[in-house]
Amino acid sequence: MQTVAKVFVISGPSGSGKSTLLKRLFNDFPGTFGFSVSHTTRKPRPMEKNGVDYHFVTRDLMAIEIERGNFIESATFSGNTYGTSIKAIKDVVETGKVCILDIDMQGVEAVKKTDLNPKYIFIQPPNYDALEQRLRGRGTEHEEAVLARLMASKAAMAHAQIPSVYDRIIINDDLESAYKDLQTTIFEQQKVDPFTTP
Ligand SMILES: Nc1ncnc2c1ncn2[C@@H]1O[C@H](COP(=O)(O)OP(=O)(O)OP(=O)(O)O)[C@@H](O)[C@H]1O
Repeated sequence: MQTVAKVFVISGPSGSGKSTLLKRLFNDFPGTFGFSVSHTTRKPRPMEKNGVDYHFVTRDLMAIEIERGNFIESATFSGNTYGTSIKAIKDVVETGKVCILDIDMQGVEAVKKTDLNPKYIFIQPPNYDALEQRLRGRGTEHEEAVLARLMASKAAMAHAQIPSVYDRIIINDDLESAYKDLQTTIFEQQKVDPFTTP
């Protein structure tokens, strides 16, 4: 099935269901989609392969590349910098796969300054309470992190309401409907010709 773009940006508050929906999409259409390989300044762990798990680079190289504007996002956690380069996204497309970028609103704005020309999709929770319930229900964050995510969700939701930021806003209330909506947004729809269709 043909997709409407070669790159899709998927954004939305933490807990809105991006990973859940994307996992399903990757499973249902094996070999169609790919994530870009991130860069990191941390040392590889045993079994990790350069260019597969991460592009392992030095701090100096990473700093230069970020300075040159070759990254759409980067962040430092416990002394190590991680980031997504524009080239890593193009590499996915060159292998014939459709690149899916799961990024925050700063990343979205950075992508808009590139020549990647993606479609922008926002995954929106049905409401704030449901988001809170899902974040707590997932049980992967401690209280402080849950509160920080809920706080950040307000800015992401406001940003998504600005016209022309996103091509499509998908409300993830019922998972089945949201997943159907995602597929309709991503895949080219067959046009029915009323003159040839019986
Ligand atoms: N439609 C839905 N109805 C109920 N629960 C859902 C729905 N979609 C996702 N969830 C649940 O909500 C939680 C958060 O979903 P998920 O981890 O996919 O969010 P996310 O947007 O990827 O978050 P993060 O940005 O933090 O990775 C998970 O426990 C998931 O099972």
